[in-house]
Amino acid sequence: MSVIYNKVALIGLGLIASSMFWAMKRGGVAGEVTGYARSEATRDTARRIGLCDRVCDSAAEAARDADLVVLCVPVGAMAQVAQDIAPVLKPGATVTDVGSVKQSVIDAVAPHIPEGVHFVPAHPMAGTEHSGPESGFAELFDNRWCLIVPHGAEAEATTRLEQFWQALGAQTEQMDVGHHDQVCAVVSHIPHLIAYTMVGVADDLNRVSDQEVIKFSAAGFRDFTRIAASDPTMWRDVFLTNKDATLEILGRFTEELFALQRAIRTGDGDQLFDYFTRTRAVRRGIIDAGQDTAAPDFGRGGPKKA
Ligand SMILES: NC(=O)c1ccc[n+]([C@@H]2O[C@H](COP(=O)([O-])OP(=O)(O)OC[C@H]3O[C@@H](n4cnc5c(N)ncnc54)[C@H](O)[C@@H]3O)[C@@H](O)[C@H]2O)c1
Ligand SMILES: O=C(O)C(=O)C[C@]1(C(=O)O)C=C[C@@H](O)C=C1
Repeated sequence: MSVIYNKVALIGLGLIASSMFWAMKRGGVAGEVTGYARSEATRDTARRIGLCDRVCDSAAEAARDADLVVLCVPVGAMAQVAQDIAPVLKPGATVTDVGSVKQSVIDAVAPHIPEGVHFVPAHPMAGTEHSGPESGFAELFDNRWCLIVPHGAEAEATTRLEQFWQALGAQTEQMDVGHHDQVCAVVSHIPHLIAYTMVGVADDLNRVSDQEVIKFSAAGFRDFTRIAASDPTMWRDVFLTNKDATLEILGRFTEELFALQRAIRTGDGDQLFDYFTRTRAVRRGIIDAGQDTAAPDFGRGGPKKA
């Protein structure tokens, strides 16, 4: 595989940035990779495990001379890091991000991008419940989608970023920003909220802590607990910044829930059966279309790095 960007800077060194680094090394798609994390402890860890060719003590130092700068911080921190790197961005460089919400990132970052620098927002639809510099692995993006939201960026810069993500193992698709935020509310944000809520309810019932629920649960509830272990800062920011879309989908969800609640109360077995038959067909359709590309459960930290 050939080098797509000579110098790549990763700002924020958590799950996504570290997975990108190992995937870049696996594919030989970048020359030098620099990195910056806000906390000294994270920078020390990164140096110890060889995460990035050079770990810098400021975002600006990492971004200086970079051909591609990737903002890998929680959505609520995007504006600050964009402001920090803006003065050193070189003409012709591309700035991108991996944030889970796109409209608010565009609003936060675009005003800081200087003339002559491209800004191409992106969002890899891949992750785990783990976070931090030691949680990444090269295979995270394999056969997963990376959504690209060009938002007026030049076609050449957008195409190059798509090639970059494809070299990391992902499939890419361009999407309009509003559509992105709504789709992600449906397939990612509200499912996380439901998992957080279900685990919270179980905890309220005071059974999780004495292991009863865990002990007797099969895969269903365990999957909820995995998702509900995801990073609180990241998910707080997702809901604060994708407020309209998540509230809209949550409204539809509660309507359906009330309908099912009523069917249970009134003993309407046909309604329950028909509903479950319809949802089963959705899952079977995904499998039949060969679209069940979710990463296998690699366990803590993913598979061993190369
Ligand atoms: N985890 C997922 O499943 C997933 C998937 C796709 C996209 N994303 C998005 O990717 C981004 C990063 O997520 P992650 O899972 O890698 O998170 P993470 O918690 O593993 O890492 C975040 C990094 O950002 C740093 N950081 C936090 N605030 C900062 C600030 N103000 N200035 C500088 N650095 C700061 C943290 O120290 C850490 O190094 C988020 O925007 C998230 O929405 C996450
Ligand atoms: O697989 C997981 O653990 C994830 O939560 C990944 C997941 C998702 O909901 O699919 C989470 C947030 C993202 O922005 C993209 C992907």
